[in-house]
Amino acid sequence: MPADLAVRALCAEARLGPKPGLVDHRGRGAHDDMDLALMLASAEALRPVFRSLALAARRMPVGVALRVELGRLGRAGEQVMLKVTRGVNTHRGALWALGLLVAGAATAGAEREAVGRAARLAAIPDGDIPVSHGERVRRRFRVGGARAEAAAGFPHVVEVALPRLRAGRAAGLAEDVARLDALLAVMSLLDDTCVLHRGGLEGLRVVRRGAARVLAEGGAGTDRGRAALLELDGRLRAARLSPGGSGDLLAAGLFLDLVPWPGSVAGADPGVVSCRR
Ligand SMILES: CC(C)(COP(=O)(O)OP(=O)(O)OC[C@H]1O[C@@H](n2cnc3c(N)ncnc32)[C@H](O)[C@@H]1O)[C@@H](O)C(=O)NCCC(=O)NCCS
Ligand SMILES: Nc1ncnc2c1ncn2[C@@H]1O[C@H](COP(=O)(O)OP(=O)(O)OP(=O)(O)O)[C@@H](O)[C@H]1O
Repeated sequence: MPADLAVRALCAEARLGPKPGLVDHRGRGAHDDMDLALMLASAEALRPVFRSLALAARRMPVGVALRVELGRLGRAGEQVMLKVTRGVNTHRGALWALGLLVAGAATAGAEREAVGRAARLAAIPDGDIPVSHGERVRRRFRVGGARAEAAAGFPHVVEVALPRLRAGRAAGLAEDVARLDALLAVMSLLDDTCVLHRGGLEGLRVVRRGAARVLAEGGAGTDRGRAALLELDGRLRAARLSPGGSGDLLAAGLFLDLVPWPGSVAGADPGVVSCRR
C-alpha cells in the first residue's frame, strides 16, 4: 500500500501546475527531454520498485543489512526508470526520497516514526557513491543535497512543505493552490543541487528569490502571485533552471499526507490525486 501511495504522490506532483521550471500538463518546463506522459510512465514503472522496497523494510530491522538491500533495490529501480524513459532522468531524486519514506512507512504507525526510520536509513553509509552531478556540486558549493536532506529527517518536507500545505487547506485554499504554495515555500529555501548544477549560485538565487516573491505577492491563488509565478516560470525555462529537488520534496510531502496513519484524520481527498485523472 505505501508503494501505491508513492506512485499517486508522484503522479499528483507531475500533474500539478503551473509549476515554475518543472514538467507539468503545460509542457516540458526547463527540460528538453521530458514531458508529462514520460513522467507518468516513469512513476508507474516505479510501482514494483516501491513494493520491493516496502517488502524489504518489513523483512529486516533498520540497520546496515536493510540499507544495503535498499541501495541494491534503489539502483535497480533507477535502471527500470532509465529503460522506460530511454535514458532520461525523470525520477532519480524522487526515487531516493520516496523510496526511503516508503521503507520507513512500511512498518511505522505514525508520520514521525516513518520519517525517523527513513532518516536513520539514509544516514547509514552505502559504500557505493557514484561521481554524479550532485557529488561535484556538493563539493564545489559545500551544500548537503539529497543525502543530507534525507539524513536530517527531511526538514524541508516536515517543517516547510507539509505545514504550508495544511495551513493552505485550513485557510480554504483550493487543493492545487495549497500544493503550489507548498512547492514555492520549499523552492524559496532549498539548496537544490539540480539548480546549482545548471545555474550555479546565481541560478539558485533566482529560484529562491523568485519563489519567495510569489509567496510575498499572495501565493499561487492570487492574481499578483500568479503573475509573479508565471514570470518566474518564464525566467527558469529561458535559463534552463529546473528546481527538481523541490519537486521531489513536494512529492514526498504529498506521500506522507496520503498515508492513512492509524488514529489520524485522513489528509487529502484521495480522488484528487488519482493517476488516471
Ligand atoms: C542520494 C542519491 C539521490 C544520489 O545523490 P547524488 O547527489 O549523487 O545525485 P544527483 O546529483 O543525481 O541528485 C539527485 C537528485 O536529488 C534531488 N535533489 C537535489 N537537491 C536536493 C536537496 N537539497 N534535497 C533533496 N533532494 C534534492 C534532485 O532531484 C536531484 O536530481 C540517490 O540517487 C542514491 O544514492 N541512490 C543510490 C540508491 C539508493 O541507495 N537508494 C536508497 C533507497 S531508494
Ligand atoms: N515535475 C518535475 N519535472 C522535472 N523534474 C522533476 C520533477 N519532479 C521531480 N523532478 C526531479 O528532478 C530531477 C531532474 O534531474 P536533473 O534535471 O538534474 O537531470 P539530469 O539529467 O541529472 O541533469 P541535466 O539534465 O542537467 O543533465 C529528477 O531526478 C526528478 O526526481
